[in-house]
Amino acid sequence: MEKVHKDTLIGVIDAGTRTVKFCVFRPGHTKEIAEHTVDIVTHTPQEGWSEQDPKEILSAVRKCIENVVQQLGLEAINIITLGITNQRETTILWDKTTGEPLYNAIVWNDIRTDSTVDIILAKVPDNNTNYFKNICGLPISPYFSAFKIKWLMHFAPQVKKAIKAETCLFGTVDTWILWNLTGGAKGGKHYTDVTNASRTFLMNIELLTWDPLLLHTFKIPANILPEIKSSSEIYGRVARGFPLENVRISSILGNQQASLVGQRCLKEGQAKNTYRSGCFLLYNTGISKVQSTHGLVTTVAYKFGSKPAVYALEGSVAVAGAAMKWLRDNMGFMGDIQKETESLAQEVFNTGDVYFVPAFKGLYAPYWRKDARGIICGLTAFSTKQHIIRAALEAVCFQTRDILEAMNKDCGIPLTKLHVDGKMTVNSLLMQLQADISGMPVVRAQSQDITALGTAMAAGAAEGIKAWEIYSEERELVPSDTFLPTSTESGKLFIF
Ligand SMILES: Nc1ncnc2c1ncn2[C@@H]1O[C@H](COP(=O)(O)OP(=O)(O)O)[C@@H](O)[C@H]1O
Ligand SMILES: O=P(O)(O)OC[C@H](O)CO
Repeated sequence: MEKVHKDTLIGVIDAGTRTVKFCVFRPGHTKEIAEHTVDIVTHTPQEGWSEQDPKEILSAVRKCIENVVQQLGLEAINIITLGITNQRETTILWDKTTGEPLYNAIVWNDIRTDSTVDIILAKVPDNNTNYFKNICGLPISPYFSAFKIKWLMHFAPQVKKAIKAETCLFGTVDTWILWNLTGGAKGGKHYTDVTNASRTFLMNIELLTWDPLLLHTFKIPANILPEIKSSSEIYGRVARGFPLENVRISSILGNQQASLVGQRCLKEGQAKNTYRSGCFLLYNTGISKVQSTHGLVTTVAYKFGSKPAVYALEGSVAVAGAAMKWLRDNMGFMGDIQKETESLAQEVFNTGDVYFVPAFKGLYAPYWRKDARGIICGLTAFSTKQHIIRAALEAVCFQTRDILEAMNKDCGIPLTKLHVDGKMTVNSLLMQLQADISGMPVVRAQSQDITALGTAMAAGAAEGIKAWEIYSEERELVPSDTFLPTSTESGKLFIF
């Protein structure tokens, strides 16, 4: 029996790479009833660097909540619980006595830690990128938080000082928000959840605890690390001074895991792909961990309270929608990505054999080449910006296909359809190209906010709200439309 009132509402803080958003769901419904979004500035002080101001993230959270509370008026009182979902791996260090960040947040796709990666690689036999994979599920790559912490410990004197004084705390964006929302320097909860912890390179993927060997390898002191909790439990309450004071916080999920939950891919063998700045394909492997031998990452998909952790294989692509942004901002090929990308790409029948590899910051899965860089090839005197835009869309699909092939090899049971979500999926041409290039039906979620929905479901579960049947293995219907593979003019139909 549900122990909650029928008017109960659940709020979700979605702190993504580009935006922070707060939205509110009615249990059992897939569409949010109110939302507000604020853009976050990303600074690039040097080529390849990518930083954000942790305080700007916090003030965006505050602004978004205030705005939504205002929109809801008296109804806001029905928000009984909050969930947090976030860009993963992004690293923040702060001083626990002052609450001040010790450096800007180093964003997940920052590649300044190249040399840190080389230092770690030099310590392992044969410079084996996969040396620690059995422990943490991840290959050695600048992507993951431990390399960013190590860089900060080496290059930021204020970090060194705070570590020596034992006042330094580390957190991914979820932890930074939770600590501040629950009181900050005055008793804030220093927790993270298993999904975020599984992206740091410091968590033992089997035991779900910080791993002593990894901590030793990076020389990271354990006292800066948050306590690892499940993804769905009551962590604390919003402290005085924040809107929604006293409301409980009951779920934390990395944003890619949150969309797996929101898509109801809760059964072994189900997978989803989220297309945003990057592109992240997660395949639910149930309570067993599959160690990829084909370049994928083993990650925690979710852990609801005391139930066993569920694992996923993940294929991460660093640049998907970000390539459109590059074509707009650096090439001037369009003014408005949402309005123009699809129509410009539709103006040509194919790419005219132009290929675009947008490896601006190296390549993630399945190649893990930090030294790779972007290339556009096949240009002729007839090539136009339309061909290049179309090639950029195809590049997203080819990268996804590489990951699907790796997943099929690792799991042995080929996927028969791909559930997709994320802002880029409004582009129907992209969806059709994906179906053609991967040779399987692409099922597009109609809700814009699957990530927030998954987080609301996990928060609801912690509160005993069963409206979404999160524990059911049956995949309830997420409203969707389907793109079937067709033989395209350029003959690009691939079947595994
Ligand atoms: N219609 C479209 N066609 C292709 N790409 C799009 C379209 N609309 C948005 N995008 C791309 O999708 C991405 C949207 O990212 P967003 O959801 O804001 O998340 P993130 O936090 O990952 O940046 C942007 O990189 C943008 O370039
Ligand atoms: O906010 P997004 O969509 O760019 O998500 C980023 C991922 O969590 C990085 O691993």
